[in-house]
Amino acid sequence: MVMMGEMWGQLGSVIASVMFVSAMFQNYFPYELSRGIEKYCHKFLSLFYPYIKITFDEYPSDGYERCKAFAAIERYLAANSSATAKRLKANLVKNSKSLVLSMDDYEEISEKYEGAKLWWTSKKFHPTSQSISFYPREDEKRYYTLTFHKKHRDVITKAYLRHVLDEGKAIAVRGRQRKLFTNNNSESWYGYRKNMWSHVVFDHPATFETWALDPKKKQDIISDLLTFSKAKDYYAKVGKAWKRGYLLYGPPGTGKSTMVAAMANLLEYDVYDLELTAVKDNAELRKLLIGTMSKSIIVIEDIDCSLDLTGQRKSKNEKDEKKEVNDAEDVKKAKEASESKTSQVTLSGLLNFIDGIWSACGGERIIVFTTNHVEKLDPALIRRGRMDKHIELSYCCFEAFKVLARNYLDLESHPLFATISKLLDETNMTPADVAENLMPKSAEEGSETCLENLIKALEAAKEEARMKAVEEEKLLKAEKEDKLKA
Ligand SMILES: Nc1ncnc2c1ncn2[C@@H]1O[C@H](COP(=O)(O)OP(=O)(O)OP(=O)(O)O)[C@@H](O)[C@H]1O
Ligand SMILES: [Mg+2]
Repeated sequence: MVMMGEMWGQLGSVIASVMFVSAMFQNYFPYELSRGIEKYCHKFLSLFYPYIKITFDEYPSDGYERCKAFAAIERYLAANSSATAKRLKANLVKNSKSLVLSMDDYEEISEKYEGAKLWWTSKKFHPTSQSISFYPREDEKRYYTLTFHKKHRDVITKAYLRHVLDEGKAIAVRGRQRKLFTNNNSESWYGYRKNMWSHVVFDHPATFETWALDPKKKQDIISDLLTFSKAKDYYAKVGKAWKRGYLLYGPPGTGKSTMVAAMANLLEYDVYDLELTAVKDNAELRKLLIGTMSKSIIVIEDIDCSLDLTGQRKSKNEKDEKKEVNDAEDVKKAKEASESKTSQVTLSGLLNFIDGIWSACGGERIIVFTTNHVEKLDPALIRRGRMDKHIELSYCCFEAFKVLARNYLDLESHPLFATISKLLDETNMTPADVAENLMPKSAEEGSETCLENLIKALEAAKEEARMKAVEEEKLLKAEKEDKLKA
């Protein structure tokens, strides 16, 4: 029995070698001849040969998209072949920091899985078409073949292939470069859907460790995010699309955008920064949503300034109030919004985007709105279920300051901390301003000077607030006197 097995094994490898050589020589012999040899070998083999062969093409005959199974096998073999294959290809990936070795073309490796021996071979062929292409490798078709004894059919086709595909997918997730996308104007949406979004490598250094916030609040946010990312089965059980909405609100410079970056880094998600004013209408908005991938955060910044989403629901007085934007930051944002193209995205379009029937496509997605004025948003837009978690980011507290002091000055404690704690209780300063004051302005500035700078800035802010309050009181008093006189 063993002898028979060996004989078949030897015959198998002889014939496999003939096929391998024919594949090698197809670059030199006419294509018809080499394919002919292979065809007759196959016929001959099928009479006696107890081995099964499965082919995985890089591109399926009926599609343009690269086959996902091929890509997963490629990654699996790259990770598992470098110890056994004799000829390897080297590739630089991930910002050219790491070298990845993978099986070279026409190389063969063998592997054992639950007692079953199997062989992987990587091959390629060039179709005879003489067409001229601008893409140098476009006509090259690569494929992998998997060979194993027919007695292992079940274990290979059921368990082993599942294992290879899962492992290939996991390697992709571990090694992928995350991306930051922004939506293109619809005039450039020609051809394939890839033109809807442009991307750069997402490389933001913000993390929850460096993000300054009250530790209890921070821990609550982290566990909410981690619970969400592991809750696929739970969402399926309760019949909800696997997505979660976050509303981040608070004054400018309190860390809303920084928090989005920290969220993406924690969950290893991509970020889609959706510029609503560049979206023409609701249909475009839906297409953009379908064009996003899972494991991503879709963020709409300054939602109150993006569009007049509240128009139909608000009374005229409220609209007039809305126009009275006296905060310098608001004036800038409102101006930017009005300068951009007029968009016909409506509130109902946006509501559908968040939790309409299409929102379930893809799964594992977080939608984040940021705003400086939560009170201006339509309640329908931010009700629970749409924006599940409302997080207020406010002025810097002492706990948040300690995180910043650790980040910027490597300080855990200092005698000046007590003064700073008192001043932070008495006045409002954003984490952005605190961080700016803590940054050394020259190489000579030590941590004590930076803390003193912060104290000066806090005292100045306190004095400014006091003066403002006095002014307001004066105005009120004058108004009252005017009324009395009238
Ligand atoms: N909580 C924080 N922890 C650490 N750094 C912060 C924090 N808040 C702000 N910063 C720093 O201040 C800068 C501005 O913060 P960020 O852009 O996140 O504010 P924002 O709330 O999004 O402001 P806006 O409302 O104007 O968009 C960032 O570069 C960041 O380094
Ligand atoms: Mg921001």
